[in-house]
Amino acid sequence: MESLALEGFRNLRDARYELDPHVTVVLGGNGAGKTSLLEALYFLSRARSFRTHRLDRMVRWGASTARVVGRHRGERIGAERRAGATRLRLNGADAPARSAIAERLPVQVVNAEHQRLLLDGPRVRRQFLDWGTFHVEPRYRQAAARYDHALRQRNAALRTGDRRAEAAWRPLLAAYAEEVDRHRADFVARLEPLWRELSQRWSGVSELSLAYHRGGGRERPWRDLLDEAWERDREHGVTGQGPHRADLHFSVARVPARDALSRGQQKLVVLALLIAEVRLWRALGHTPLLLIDDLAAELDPRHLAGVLETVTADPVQLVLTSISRASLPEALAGGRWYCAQDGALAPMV
Ligand SMILES: Nc1ncnc2c1ncn2[C@@H]1O[C@H](COP(=O)(O)OP(=O)(O)OP(=O)(O)O)[C@@H](O)[C@H]1O
Repeated sequence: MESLALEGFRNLRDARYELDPHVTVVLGGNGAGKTSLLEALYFLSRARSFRTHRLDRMVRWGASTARVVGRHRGERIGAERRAGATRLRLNGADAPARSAIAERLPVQVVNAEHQRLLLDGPRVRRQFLDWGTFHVEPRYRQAAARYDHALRQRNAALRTGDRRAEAAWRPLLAAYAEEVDRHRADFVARLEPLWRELSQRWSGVSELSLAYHRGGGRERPWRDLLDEAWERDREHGVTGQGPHRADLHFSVARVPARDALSRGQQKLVVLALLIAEVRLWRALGHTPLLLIDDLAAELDPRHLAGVLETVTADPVQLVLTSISRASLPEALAGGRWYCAQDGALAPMV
């Protein structure tokens, strides 16, 4: 992404900033607006925030609209939040779909929250699977939407005891489950070696493994599993197995990673997953944007240097924030630097 124009976004001044094609560093004290800048870039790509579900919070207090416009590979991408609604723009017109922007500008954010991927329940890992798989296989989005629809319909039929409707939806649900499962398994199979290499290098732990659990009995057709579980599903009034119960399991010599690793190692293992995903997108021809928020607060200097050396050696566009220059390694000496203060970014020389 070449440049970013902001208007009414949190405490950030209305201004336009150039981004370095490789590394942009934003330094600033607490409350300067560093995270808000990364949030603006994320909002542009995903039409969401990584901080809040209440997107109106992004609108500057007292203003009516928050707007972010980016120039990316010769295109103009815009995202706007106003009166409870989000509007996405592409080259001067409304964007045909959210996915049209997300596809053009895959974004990855690394912040203090990223460990949740390991520690929280499976929902966050399924979200990770969904985004990752979508960027690897665009047809996945439609497959996942069809599956969700069929699941809702079948669950409604199970709840109301409508046997005919259930019998009609069951084979469809099974067919869509196969499709969703295949795309996700393919994504994880591509991601796993990239992740393993990085996580071993950074954490120093061997015997790490990452496994995709598909949400039901192994290697069996979904049709058979659904047929077998039918009585139980009828009793519970809900579909008990399927890709909606899928998960990713991290382990070290068969022990769950959350029990086997230190907190810092857990961070490195999850970080490796996020960076591996960026590498995979890149290998598939995307131009991802990597946002790293104050990683110096998360890792010790040696590990921070190791991670940033690897990340900056990749041909990926990075925007990184930090409270102080001293905590950043030499690997970042090049690139474009800004100093953030009271929501304004001043170029540093
Ligand atoms: N909608 C808003 N309008 C105006 N200011 C806001 C809005 N939302 C948050 N702020 C303020 O913006 C400031 C910048 O917050 P931000 O989280 O970007 O800072 P930061 O530089 O990342 O700080 P830290 O290093 O402490 O994480 C904060 O003082 C916050 O109170």
